[in-house]
Amino acid sequence: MSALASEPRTPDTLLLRNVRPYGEGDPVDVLVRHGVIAEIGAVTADGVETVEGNGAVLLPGFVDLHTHLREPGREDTETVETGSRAAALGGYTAVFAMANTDPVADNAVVVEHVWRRGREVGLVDVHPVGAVTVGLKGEKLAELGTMAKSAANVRVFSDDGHCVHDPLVMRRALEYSKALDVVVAQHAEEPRLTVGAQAHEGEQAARLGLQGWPAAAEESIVARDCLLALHAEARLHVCHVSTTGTADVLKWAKARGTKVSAEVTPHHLLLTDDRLSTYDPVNKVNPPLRTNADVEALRRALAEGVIDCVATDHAPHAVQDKDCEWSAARPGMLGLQTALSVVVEAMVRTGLLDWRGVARVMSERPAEIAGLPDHGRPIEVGEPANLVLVDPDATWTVRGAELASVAGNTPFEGMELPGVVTTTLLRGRVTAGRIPA
Ligand SMILES: NC(=O)N[C@@H](CC(=O)O)C(=O)O
Ligand SMILES: [Zn+2]
Ligand SMILES: [Zn+2]
Repeated sequence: MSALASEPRTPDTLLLRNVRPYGEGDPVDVLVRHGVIAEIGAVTADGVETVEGNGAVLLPGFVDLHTHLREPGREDTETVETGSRAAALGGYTAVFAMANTDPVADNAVVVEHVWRRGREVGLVDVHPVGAVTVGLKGEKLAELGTMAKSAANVRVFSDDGHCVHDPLVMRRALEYSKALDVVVAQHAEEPRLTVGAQAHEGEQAARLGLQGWPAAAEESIVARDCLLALHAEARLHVCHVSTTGTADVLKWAKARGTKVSAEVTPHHLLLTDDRLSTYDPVNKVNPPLRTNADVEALRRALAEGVIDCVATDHAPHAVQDKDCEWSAARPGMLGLQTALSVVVEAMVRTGLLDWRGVARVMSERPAEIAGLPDHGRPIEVGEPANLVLVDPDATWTVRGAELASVAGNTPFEGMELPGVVTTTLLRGRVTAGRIPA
């Protein structure tokens, strides 16, 4: 695939020296020419711009199926530009920008704007997600076909932030999505069960006097949607899975042949509702942080492939929307720059995933689910150079103020996490890390 006209000039040739594809075997050199992997092995190339890998792990660039970039409408919290920078620094080469902007991305004009801004910035491929229903109201289907056929080539539709709760509307959306060969990503939350909900329904919420968000509000919608998708022979993607019961439903649905895929967020793999005792709204998120048993079940489900991939649900919020009383605060947390490190902490250090597994859940599966032909590809000669280098032994301390996002609402503030993204390449061009001399 050729470089876009708006991208800065890419050096024709770049050498990654001493890198370990998938963290396996002895270090090799990888020569990238015209945005494509040209050679792998002991490469002798003089006078070529070189990135010294020092034995770092080389993976396919990450793909995030669930990012909130807040443009248009809340540029005070994130823009396509700042979010793209955060994504590149996090090792991402493609992100899917959710539709709950202002105006909502429920038409060709808005999705084309987001897509064009992404191209202009050029740090990561920004794919707009189209809304399923007009204004995210859950009543009338948006013009899915027009968005799919627009210049933005929308392939994922979601009312994320809201659940498409009317079963008739969801059924129609699945039927249309099948005809268009796109995927509907559902924010699974039965609204009648979460009126006023503030925290996972359980002991902790009871102790803190916060109204509960029951696991069944998620699980009942996932079960219903799996059946709707099965009968419609359509594809369904489940956003931010957060409970043991949802993992069980997915396992059952997949065994029956349902074309369902699912994502889990880094925060649901690492954090529990224990953190709520301080009443710090940085921990407020939808779906809520659950219990330790849920965290363990989610990790297992991801390792086994019952949950297909990790998606950040990167949700920037302004200080005034977070530094307030718990019930008034908006749900959501930053994720793009911390995702890899949290996955290393929760999945690699625990022995649940090796680096091949990380490539699968952060790059290959999300690219397949969204139908991206140039991302999540094998590290082989002739493949596009969408790549990330990770120093597996280094650690870093998270500081919200130092992240590239406009907002700083990270729940990992002050935590020392393993795994540092040192270089990201988009079609052979360095989008994060030191530009080689
Ligand atoms: N996850 C969140 O808590 N918030 C998201 C919406 C969403 O993903 O449901 C947001 O847009 O802020
Ligand atoms: Zn959501
Ligand atoms: Zn979201």
